[in-house]
Amino acid sequence: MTHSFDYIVIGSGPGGSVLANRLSADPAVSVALIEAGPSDRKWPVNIKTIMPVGNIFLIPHARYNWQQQLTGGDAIDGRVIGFPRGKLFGGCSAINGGVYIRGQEEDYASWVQAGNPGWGWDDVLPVFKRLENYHGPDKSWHGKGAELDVEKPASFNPITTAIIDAAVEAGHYHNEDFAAERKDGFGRYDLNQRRGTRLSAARAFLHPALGRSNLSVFDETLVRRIITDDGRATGVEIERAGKREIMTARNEVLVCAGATNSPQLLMLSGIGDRDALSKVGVDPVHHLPGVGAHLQDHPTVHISVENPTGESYANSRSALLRNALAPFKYALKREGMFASNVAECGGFVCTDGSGRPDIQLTFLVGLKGNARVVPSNHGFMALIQLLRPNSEGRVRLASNRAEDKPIIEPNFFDDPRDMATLIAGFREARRIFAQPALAAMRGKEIEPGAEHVSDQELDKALRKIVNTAYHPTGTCKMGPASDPLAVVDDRLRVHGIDGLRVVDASVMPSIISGNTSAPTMMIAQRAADFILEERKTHSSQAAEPARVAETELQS
Ligand SMILES: Cc1cc2nc3c(=O)[nH]c(=O)nc-3n(C[C@H](O)[C@H](O)[C@H](O)COP(=O)(O)OP(=O)(O)OC[C@H]3O[C@@H](n4cnc5c(N)ncnc54)[C@H](O)[C@@H]3O)c2cc1C
Repeated sequence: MTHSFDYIVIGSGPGGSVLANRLSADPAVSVALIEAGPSDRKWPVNIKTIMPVGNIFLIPHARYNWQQQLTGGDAIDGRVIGFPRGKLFGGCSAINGGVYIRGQEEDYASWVQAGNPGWGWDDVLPVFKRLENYHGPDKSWHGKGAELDVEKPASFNPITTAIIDAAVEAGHYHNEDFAAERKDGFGRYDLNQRRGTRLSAARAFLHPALGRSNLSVFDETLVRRIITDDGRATGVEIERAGKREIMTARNEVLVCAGATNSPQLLMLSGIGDRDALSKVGVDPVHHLPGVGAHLQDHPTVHISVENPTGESYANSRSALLRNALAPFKYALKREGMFASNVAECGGFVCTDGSGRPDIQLTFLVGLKGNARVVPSNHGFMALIQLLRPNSEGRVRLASNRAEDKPIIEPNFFDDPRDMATLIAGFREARRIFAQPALAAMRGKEIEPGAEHVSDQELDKALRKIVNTAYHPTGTCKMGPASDPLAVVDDRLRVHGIDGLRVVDASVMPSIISGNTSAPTMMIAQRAADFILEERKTHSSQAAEPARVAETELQS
């Protein structure tokens, strides 16, 4: 086995898959991609990752899920919240909802304002398009022909149609394309799918590159730490089948381990807050207090109602025949329950009068409970997601051992403005559910319960059910060296360490107003552009003195 590569990419999620594809497109560049989890091409993972609904069969298993936890403290009644993180080819994109959202222009403007030139909307829009194969009408803001298919599923649950009608009855705009200029309103989500099959980042970007001889992929291989020498990342220590080995990087180590594992890995390697590292027995290599700080997610509460007419997805007696036919419907036509991501529609609302949406409502055509079992009762729900929280959390090391899970404190509701916005969003969801279009399908409110009406009652009730939207970001945030919490610069290079970049959701300077997978792929495409550009500059600079020497010899 070769142990030396030009680039070592850690993690095969949206960040790592795009990066590995783009870097290895040049046959002269050797790339190693290291993934702690298994390949998604092996039975039975290949089947589970094909179906949009397949994540419910993967999330319960520690083999495919890091099974991390959020520990919330008093603000959320001391609860421990399960925090699934994909551990297989595709990372979280192999277990996620597949919803394709890019965020708002203002999100990227705020990245620039935070000291990151080159990340404004006009810079990132062409990059989103370069990754996309949009299955809809030609539009100047969509791309066609690239690897990432973006399409609407072939069929929808009737509740989805009724919810959109109800939102329109409540006065909202019917929006069928959230990538268009108008971001508010409600409609069916575009998904990362290809003719009804789930398109994780691995299926879109990694699989097509697997045959390249300059790309070496190591699955079921844990990176334990990044090795640095005199301020430069030189390689990684890996563990594979119980054996520890060293792999060296001639050019760069690229950390794409996700917003909880990337800071964990940097800290295990001595890069982080000096005092905090010393406390857990890690020798500090480089003091960078922002590592693990500035954690942002979209705190999410919900409203669920009964569905007495039984259209929702459930394992009930009345749905017996429909459920029995579901596998055949999926196999033959890519339709029905197995073709559903359950989160079929949603939208964005503004609660503060500014016109800029600050809440996302995602509707589920089933009751979300334990991921291991399909619910037996009929019902549907709205997830109310706060798009730009003011509270910030943190990822910390529990110990100096790579196998120990990091401590993740989301700090939800640390800032009281967050609860106020969520309550406003919650009331809007309740108002939509009360519209005539849903009258026949809607039963009693299950959670939090119709008796919770006042601000005070809702505040108390929502703390008991607040959850994650699974969108952690910001823990290795991008920013200038003058920002004490910045971890990477605007080309994603770790401040103070050469040959090391972070390329995943953790670099977002502030969380974007929507789902985070597509923006992470955009970030990785940009990182690949930076790396290849710098490579070109370096090789032409290296060639320059040689030419001078040749000229001198001839004369
Ligand atoms: C249940 C769920 C639903 C979601 N729904 C949506 C949605 O509908 N739409 C959307 O846009 N986003 C959604 N997201 C969020 C989205 O999937 C993530 O934002 C995105 O996957 C982040 O990509 P990443 O590359 O930063 O990290 P990840 O996807 O987390 O990938 C990191 C990879 O690195 C590997 N890794 C970590 N540590 C190591 C190590 N030490 N050694 C080797 N390998 C390592 C991991 O196993 C993993 O494969 C969802 C997420 C979850 C969990």
